[in-house]
Amino acid sequence: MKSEFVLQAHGVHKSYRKDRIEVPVLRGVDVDITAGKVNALVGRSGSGKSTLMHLLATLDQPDSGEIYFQGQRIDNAPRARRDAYRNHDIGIIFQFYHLLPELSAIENVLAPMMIGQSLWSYFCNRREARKRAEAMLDRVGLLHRASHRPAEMSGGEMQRAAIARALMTDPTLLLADEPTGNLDTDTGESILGLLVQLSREENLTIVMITHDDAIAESADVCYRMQDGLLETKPSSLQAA
Ligand SMILES: Nc1ncnc2c1ncn2[C@@H]1O[C@H](COP(=O)(O)OP(=O)(O)OP(=O)(O)O)[C@@H](O)[C@H]1O
Repeated sequence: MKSEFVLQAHGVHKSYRKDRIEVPVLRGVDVDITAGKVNALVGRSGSGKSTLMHLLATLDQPDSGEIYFQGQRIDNAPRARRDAYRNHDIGIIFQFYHLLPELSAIENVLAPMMIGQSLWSYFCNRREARKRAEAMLDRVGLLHRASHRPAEMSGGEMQRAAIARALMTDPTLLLADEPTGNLDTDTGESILGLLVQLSREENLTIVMITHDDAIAESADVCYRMQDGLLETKPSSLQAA
């Protein structure tokens, strides 16, 4: 039987060293990310949320502890496996979108196809890739802005483009670091609504990092980061 937890961290420690002083950030974090649900990691600024997200994305490695994706150890997997995990199994969304300014929305959405496979196979499948990119832009309600560059889009539109890009490789898991943090309340709510809808309709697992309790309340499962540890925090949906 498949585990209900798609991503797990056990006893994760992480410190930074600055001017010979060690700054402990994560002090033995345990987390079980539930498959097909919106999982919020909430905590005040500086509590270590982004640090944990970087570890879950294998963008950095823990000092000690273990991270498992679908039951397989990922944090110390060979580099090729970690690259494949980042390029295919997960999609990442950032507060400031991280779109390439020279590229249009559709070219930004196509970018993972050019990184995740050889350029040769990308060009062989160029027509299919473009069709999929159009479908992903349509999925997030942005097809009408396909040819616009980031400077020609609103914040909400840029985040929609970033979500479409993250969906391009059909990931199992979406990691979102403060996805509404740079948006006004209404636009933030529409982006949050889109993420919840994607989770419900595509059975997509979402890990959403936020400092905002109200946003965390939209999640199915909620963890609170405090003093370098994560504790389960009841959310309204969990209680339901
Ligand atoms: N590369 C680094 N070198 C030294 N200290 C770091 C580094 N990155 C983060 N820190 C420190 O680690 C702590 C946690 O940072 P982190 O960015 O993970 O917090 P956060 O909860 O995501 O905060 P925010 O909500 O403000 O983004 C902070 O005290 C920060 O100053």
